[in-house]
Amino acid sequence: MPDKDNKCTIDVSTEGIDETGACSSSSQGNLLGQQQFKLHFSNVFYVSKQNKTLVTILNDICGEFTSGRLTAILGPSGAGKTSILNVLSGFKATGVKGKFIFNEKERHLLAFRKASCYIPQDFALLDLLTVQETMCDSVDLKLPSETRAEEKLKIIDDIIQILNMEKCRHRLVRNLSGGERKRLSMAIELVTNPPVMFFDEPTSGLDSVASLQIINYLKRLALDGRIIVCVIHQPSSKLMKLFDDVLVMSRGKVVYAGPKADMVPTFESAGFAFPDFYNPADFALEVSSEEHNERLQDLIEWNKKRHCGECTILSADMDSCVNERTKILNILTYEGSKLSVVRPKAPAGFCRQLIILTRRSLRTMTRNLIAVQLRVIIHVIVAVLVGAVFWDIGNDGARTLTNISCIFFIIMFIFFGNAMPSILLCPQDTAVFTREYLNGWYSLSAYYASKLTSDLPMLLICPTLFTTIIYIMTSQPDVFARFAMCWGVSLILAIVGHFMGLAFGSTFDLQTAILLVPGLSIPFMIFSGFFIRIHELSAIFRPLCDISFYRYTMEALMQAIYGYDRPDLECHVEFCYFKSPSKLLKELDMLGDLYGHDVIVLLIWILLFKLLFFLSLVLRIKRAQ
Ligand SMILES: Nc1ncnc2c1ncn2[C@@H]1O[C@H](COP(=O)(O)OP(=O)(O)OP(=O)(O)O)[C@@H](O)[C@H]1O
Repeated sequence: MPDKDNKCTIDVSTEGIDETGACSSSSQGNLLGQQQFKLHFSNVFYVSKQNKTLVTILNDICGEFTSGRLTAILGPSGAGKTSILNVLSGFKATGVKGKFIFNEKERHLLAFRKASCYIPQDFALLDLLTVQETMCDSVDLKLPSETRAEEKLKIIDDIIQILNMEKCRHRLVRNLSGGERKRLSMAIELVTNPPVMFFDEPTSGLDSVASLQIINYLKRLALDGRIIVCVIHQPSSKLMKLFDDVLVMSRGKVVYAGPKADMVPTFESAGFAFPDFYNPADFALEVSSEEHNERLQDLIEWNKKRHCGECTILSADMDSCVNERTKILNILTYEGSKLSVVRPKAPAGFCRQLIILTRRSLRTMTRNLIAVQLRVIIHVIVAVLVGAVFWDIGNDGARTLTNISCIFFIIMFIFFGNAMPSILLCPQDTAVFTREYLNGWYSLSAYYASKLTSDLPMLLICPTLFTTIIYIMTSQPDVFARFAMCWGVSLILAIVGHFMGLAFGSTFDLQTAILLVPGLSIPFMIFSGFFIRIHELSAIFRPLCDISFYRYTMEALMQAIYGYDRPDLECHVEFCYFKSPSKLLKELDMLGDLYGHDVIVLLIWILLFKLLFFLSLVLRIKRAQ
């Protein structure tokens, strides 16, 4: 055990400066050239608010990662492994305090995010793209726009070859095995060849052979000169052999951070007995699971002195080595280096991002049964059914009220037919957005604009088919202007439904959103003017009537069909009470040329839901950070 009172008396000879790679001239480096990287962190705290109380998740942690080495983060469940990865990678910045030094300079959060990548356990991917398409989009979004097509293809080929994914190159992501998905997530991030990579449990859910394969890939990435840090749960002895360094966590504190070879001797020197033929990872887990153990506390304190002290692991007699290393690192800092073949992320401009994202959305949409085929088919089938049920009633003065029921049904169907699919498609979409946005692939405005443009075709096709079929089959007025007015309103209503679905779907989880959208919108149907006339409502409910978008849609459709001096309807029975359209409108409190006003109110609703959708994306990013 080192001397507790002296920050700088750690015996580095046992660690070996060569073994850590700190002073060696990067014999392992090739992909990243001769460049050396080091991430040092000290006195890092991470607190989060839970039920109005602050919870300390990471408590004064210190450590260091160097390039060319594969580091495992070990510890019992809830020790803070994922949290440390989130904090070190810069994905969590709120509630974080501490010192982060990257290549001897204060870590600049945005620059560091560009130079690094974080691959979470549940790496969100778009299921309906192939491996090749996913890679192409990643290359298009992440590399500078002037990169030539052949160059991009070469990068993709190289990565696919390195990760042994040739045989599944043209397979849809949803058909990939767990191991292939993990490799694809690595492949996507390797596009920019980042010098620092963080992985959260890359082997979870994989069998021992696939796990070994993945860790072998990580080892290869480390040997290319990268810092590779990965959280791993109970690695086998065989897996453990591949790691160079370990960081052991216990209840938000670091018990040990350093070369793997020194972990067991360090624990032994603190008084923990290492059983014969035991897996060092299991030993680390047992040591870090100890509760209120003084020896464990000693280890934590020792690690702090080792890494949080000014001279960290380097002793005074290594001064010349330190100076030499500092010189090298100062010359080769990530941002300034021209020597490195690291391909820094250079997101495309707004227009290019918009084109790539729209193309990707349209591609996934056309392959999505719910989004396209089923939605169109259902709209057509229901339209034909409604047309058959309400056949030829449009000009029948004796069946005016039945025609109004038909109009109300159209409103309900168009609204829910567009709101519900938008909610259902939200979870995967927004998970991918959050990951890609936080990795700096594109701007929020580009994603937002792409959502507006890529969904337009469906918002155009479905209401158009639905309205046209019903309009013709039910013999509504044979006047093009009236048809155009009905079509316009149904289009606007579809967009209202779509944005309400997106706003709620991206703010809440799927179940809550599915309950909230009908739960909040159905009550407003009462105020549409269909069930109860507006003048019959008590004054308390009038404001609700004023904000009900169903009311404005109903009113606009009634105006389109019965307003604007439509002549009397045909009457084939003795007496038709609502033979006169103006009498009908008067009865329903919908008299006057209200169409333009109704459309304006509906457009305001669209703007409101669009704004809510935008805010929900901002909120999502804030929450993720
Ligand atoms: N945002 C948060 N608010 C409150 N507590 C949190 C938050 N995030 C994590 N924690 C708590 O901090 C502790 C560490 O969580 P973390 O997910 O980092 O653990 P872990 O070591 O990765 O666990 P596992 O191995 O089970 O995934 C846990 O007790 C967790 O409940």
